[in-house]
Amino acid sequence: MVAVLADESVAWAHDVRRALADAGLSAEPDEYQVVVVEHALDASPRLPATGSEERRTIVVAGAEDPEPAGVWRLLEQGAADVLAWEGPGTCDEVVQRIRRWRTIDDALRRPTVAGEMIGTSRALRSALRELVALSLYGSAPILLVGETGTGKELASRVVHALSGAGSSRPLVVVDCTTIVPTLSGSELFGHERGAYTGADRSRNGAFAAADGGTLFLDEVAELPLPLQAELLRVIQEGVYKRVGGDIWNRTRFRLVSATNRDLDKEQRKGRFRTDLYHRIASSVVRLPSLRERPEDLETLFRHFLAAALGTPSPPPVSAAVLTMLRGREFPGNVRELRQLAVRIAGRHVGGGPITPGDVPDADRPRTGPGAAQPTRAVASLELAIRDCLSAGTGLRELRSLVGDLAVDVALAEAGGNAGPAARRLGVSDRAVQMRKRGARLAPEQA
Ligand SMILES: Nc1ncnc2c1ncn2[C@@H]1O[C@H](COP(=O)(O)OP(=O)(O)OP(=O)(O)O)[C@@H](O)[C@H]1O
Repeated sequence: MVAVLADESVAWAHDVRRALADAGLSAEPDEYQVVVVEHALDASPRLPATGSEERRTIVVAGAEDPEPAGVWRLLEQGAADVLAWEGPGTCDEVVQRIRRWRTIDDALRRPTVAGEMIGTSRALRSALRELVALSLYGSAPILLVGETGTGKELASRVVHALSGAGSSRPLVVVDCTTIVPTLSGSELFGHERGAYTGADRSRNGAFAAADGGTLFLDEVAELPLPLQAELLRVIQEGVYKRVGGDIWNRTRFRLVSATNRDLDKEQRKGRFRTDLYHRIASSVVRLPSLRERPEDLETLFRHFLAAALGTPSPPPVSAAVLTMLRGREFPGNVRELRQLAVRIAGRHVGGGPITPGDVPDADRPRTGPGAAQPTRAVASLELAIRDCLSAGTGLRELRSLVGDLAVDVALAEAGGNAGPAARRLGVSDRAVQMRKRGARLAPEQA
């Protein structure tokens, strides 16, 4: 399970080996390795190649004060930690770290994790490892960030399953976009009878329901500002009052929040409280987009196909369909891929392979001259526009920004010559020359 790599001359390397053997972590090079270095490192040490991206390495340097530049360099190369040899006590530290990694890796293989969050890419596994470590060790709030459809809600279930709470305790999901400000957060706090028109009986809210378990606040950036202050109190003091009530109630839950917005920007715009941000974001885990883990695409697609067809193993998928998937953008990430798989499964007939004919018309790639580019370009543009709109950029500003950018790009591609750039853009030479001099285009010119 653990290999110790050391030069024969390092006398104390056998202490490390013995400690690992005593702890039942035998010396087979496998998932983890310990690299023992006789000296205090130099400024640019090299981590030995492991042959496996997944293998984790601890370096033990033979001096109480390893060269700091060397330490950072090793971490940069993928070492999980660098320890200074301070005598036999260091062996315990190595053993403890490896035991913890084993616990985390065992948890990663549990059906509640591996069976739910499909994918073996490095990007996903590294996010999951972080998530599992936070779930198992500690109870602080976790903030999940990532684009829409990357599995944030799924990840909240992983946290719940692994946190002390377990399956016998409640997991309460609140979509903050559905909170009605006029009800003063009754969804969260509950209310007393008569608290507002229509409240004909008292009711518990999410804070009470999640007591002893996990509260997942989806789209937390959408929480109305007055409720953000209230939430802060609940997190800090564990007490809340029902809407229309006078009694303080106690609650304790693990808080997991999620957002696909940039909370730094939301704070700057005054739409999200900084004090609340610091409370909910003590640990942040970012779920990677599908673009960042293309190696998971096929596995996920097959998984969703099997689920949609109700078969334990999915049918083979033809090369043309796989190529189509790889060439396509998925701004909606895994959710969009799953929906596509469901549409394809719905058209599939018989038990043979999935063929291009199973792909609905609207999902087929366009093959005419230059047809693929505009679709991709428009998808990227749409993402950029979404960002601009959420940053408060209006249509007028957007039009001139896009116009200016187009002129800059056309000019660069025409080697700075206004004439050809203008012809390509379909505008007058003068408009391009003005832009060259730094003027912004009027929206109608753009
Ligand atoms: N790694 C994964 N393995 C299997 N299914 C996944 C994975 N990631 C996401 N999904 C599926 O994709 C869909 C969207 O996931 P989820 O709702 O968790 O995303 P989200 O990030 O919370 O999205 P949003 O920000 O829009 O709320 C769900 O059907 C979920 O089961």
